Amino acid sequence: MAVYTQVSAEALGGFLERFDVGELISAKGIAEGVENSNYLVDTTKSRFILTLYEKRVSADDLPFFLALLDHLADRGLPVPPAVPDRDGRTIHEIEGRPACLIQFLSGVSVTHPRPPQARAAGAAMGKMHDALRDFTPERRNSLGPDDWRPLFERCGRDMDAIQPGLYEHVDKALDKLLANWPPDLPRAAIHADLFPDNVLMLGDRITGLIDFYFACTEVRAYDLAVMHGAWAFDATGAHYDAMVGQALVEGYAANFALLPEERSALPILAEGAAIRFFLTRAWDWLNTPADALVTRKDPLAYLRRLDFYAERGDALFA
Ligand SMILES: Nc1ncnc2c1ncn2[C@@H]1O[C@H](COP(=O)(O)OP(=O)(O)O)[C@@H](O)[C@H]1O
Ligand SMILES: N[C@@H](CCOP(=O)(O)O)C(=O)O
Repeated sequence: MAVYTQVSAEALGGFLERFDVGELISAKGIAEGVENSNYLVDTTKSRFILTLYEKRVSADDLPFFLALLDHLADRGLPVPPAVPDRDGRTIHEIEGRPACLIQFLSGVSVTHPRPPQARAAGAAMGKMHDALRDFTPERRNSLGPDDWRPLFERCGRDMDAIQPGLYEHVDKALDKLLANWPPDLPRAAIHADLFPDNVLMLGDRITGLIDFYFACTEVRAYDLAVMHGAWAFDATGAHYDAMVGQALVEGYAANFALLPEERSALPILAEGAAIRFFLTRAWDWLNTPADALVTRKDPLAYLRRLDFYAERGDALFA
């Protein structure tokens, strides 16, 4: 469960008075997610998500994320913009944390995506990339290739407590990856974390793309590589579903031109995406307090993806 900060009824009531959203009916902490505190808030007028920004989200980056959401919403993408208060302000503070009131979107996230759902999700990313062609604000990827080795070193030899020999294994993989990282693919604003839990669906239809709080300016095809790793494997990372992987890339390419050089770089980009999520999960595994109300995610599930892409990546995206 991810509720890092408890919001009192008094603080929430006072907060909502700034908005024209009706009277508070109820507020419940949301179990899903690991980065921020989220509450489902019902008022006499509507339903909202209250997000308090916690671990890796800097308040300084919120204007970028909210501008991105507005840009996509203006172009008809199913994303949830922040709700402005009576003075037009969207960024607030509650219980000492930066916070936004976000539009609620219907739908559920799938746990075991089927190929038609993966196709729809890939298509949604293609449409999103198309809509972001003229989005000009920039944000450095704080979890990009330049940050992987420093984060790895911060985890240090403690990594071997997760699995013996892990430090050496990842050290070698990082060396290989950074030496082969493609230098000059097209860059753009990307989501950077479009996992199944960040896509809301009803049946095979996409109803929401959420959680843009890792969005950044990065190699555009890296976004598709992140998505491939997140969608086309089971939760353990041990089983790859080729039909899902293929449907995802086809859905994307049907909506946004995937350049030949981007397609041929997908194996190494997918290795990079696997190491990025391995590293944040490993860090969280080693540093989450025992009493935190959050379910830690297994880093080894991303080590298995990393090894899979290193062995078989070249055959996957042809
Ligand atoms: N705009 C929204 N509409 C509906 N549900 C949402 C919305 N934003 C978040 N949620 C729900 O809250 C959960 C956690 O949100 P998320 O942004 O993924 O949190 P975190 O940033 O902590 O990972 C999601 O899995 C979803 O169930
Ligand atoms: N998707 C990441 C963790 C980030 O959590 P999210 O709930 O914000 O997507 C992972 O699985 O490691």
